[in-house]
Amino acid sequence: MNLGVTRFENVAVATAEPAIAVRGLHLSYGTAKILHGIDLELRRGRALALLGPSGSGKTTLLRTIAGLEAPDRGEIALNGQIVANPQRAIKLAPEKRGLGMVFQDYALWPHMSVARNVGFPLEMAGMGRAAREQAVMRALDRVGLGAMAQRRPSALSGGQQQRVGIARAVASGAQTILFDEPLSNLDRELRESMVDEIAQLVAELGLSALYVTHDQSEAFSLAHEVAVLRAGQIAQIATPEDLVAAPAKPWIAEFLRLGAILPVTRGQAPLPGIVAPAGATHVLLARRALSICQPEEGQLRARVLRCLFRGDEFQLTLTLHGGAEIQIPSPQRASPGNELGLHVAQDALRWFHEPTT
Ligand SMILES: Nc1ncnc2c1ncn2[C@@H]1O[C@H](COP(=O)(O)OP(=O)(O)OP(=O)(O)O)[C@@H](O)[C@H]1O
Repeated sequence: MNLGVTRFENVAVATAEPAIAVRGLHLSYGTAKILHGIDLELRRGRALALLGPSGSGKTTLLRTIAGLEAPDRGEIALNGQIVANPQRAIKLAPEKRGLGMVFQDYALWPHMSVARNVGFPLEMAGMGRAAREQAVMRALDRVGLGAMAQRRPSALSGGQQQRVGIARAVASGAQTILFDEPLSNLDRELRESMVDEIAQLVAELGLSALYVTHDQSEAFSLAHEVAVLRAGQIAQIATPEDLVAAPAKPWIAEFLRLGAILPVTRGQAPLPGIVAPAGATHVLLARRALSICQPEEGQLRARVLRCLFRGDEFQLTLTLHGGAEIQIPSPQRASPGNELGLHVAQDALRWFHEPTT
């Protein structure tokens, strides 16, 4: 889909202030510390996903950036303008921050037309009718829905409803959009096609996007970079490829289901013929480091626990000697109980120097 919009990438953008800069952000609810010293940056025209388990503080961070929650300490700057800094008594109201928001399930009002859904926040902000109508039509045209302005949301497909949500977020002229788990209640197949569409739309409209999700495939498909949160702290910010190749902590590898984490005992790697680096406490036996072979040919033996047909391949759940489980794709069906060999690519092993937390 080409929406006829020039891509928002030029020299000025490359040198511009980041769309969002968060520095040393702390937030508590009563005595409960929710965010502890968050630092992150979203460059203009880029997409950053906040990924983390339930309760890690993703939504709270998003809401704090939006101005819906007030931090105890730290600073938030949008395009170089400081919008929150309690030490300096700076607190810009949410509607003055120039951000657009797309909520869970798009949060469209069913009794209003598509145009009214998009225009309602502008009406609330006091924009006059003529200017509003113009802004609404421009936003709907940008997302390719100009012809649907008078329909009710229920007369649109899921993908079109999503585009109405995005039109509403950009109608005020916002170039930075915060997405709060917009796809969390959809089934997997629909979610995958919607993720595709969001990624395309964000790129074509030249938006900067901060995207909250607990679904890693969503984060990986959408974002240039992923920030992994746990217990109110960012444990790692990296591109999806780097996260998979080099997770910073064993728990990140576990959370991303990259493979099996095996302990290194008394300097002995749990893999025959492989010497652990000095001080290593754990090794990630990543799926990408393994290939299936005959039992006598590999460095490891594994027993098939389950075999699921996934349409284009089988997914095997294997138990390794010692009890660790690992899931691995296979072009062939394998029967539960059978023994397989695993060849280990040593250069794809990831060693850790700390206990699993
Ligand atoms: N208004 C509130 N008052 C007190 N505690 C809150 C409030 N809102 C959130 N919390 C707590 O803050 C922590 C972080 O919540 P948050 O919703 O930001 O997590 P999340 O990572 O977005 O989780 P999820 O994926 O389940 O939405 C949780 O422990 C939650 O219980």
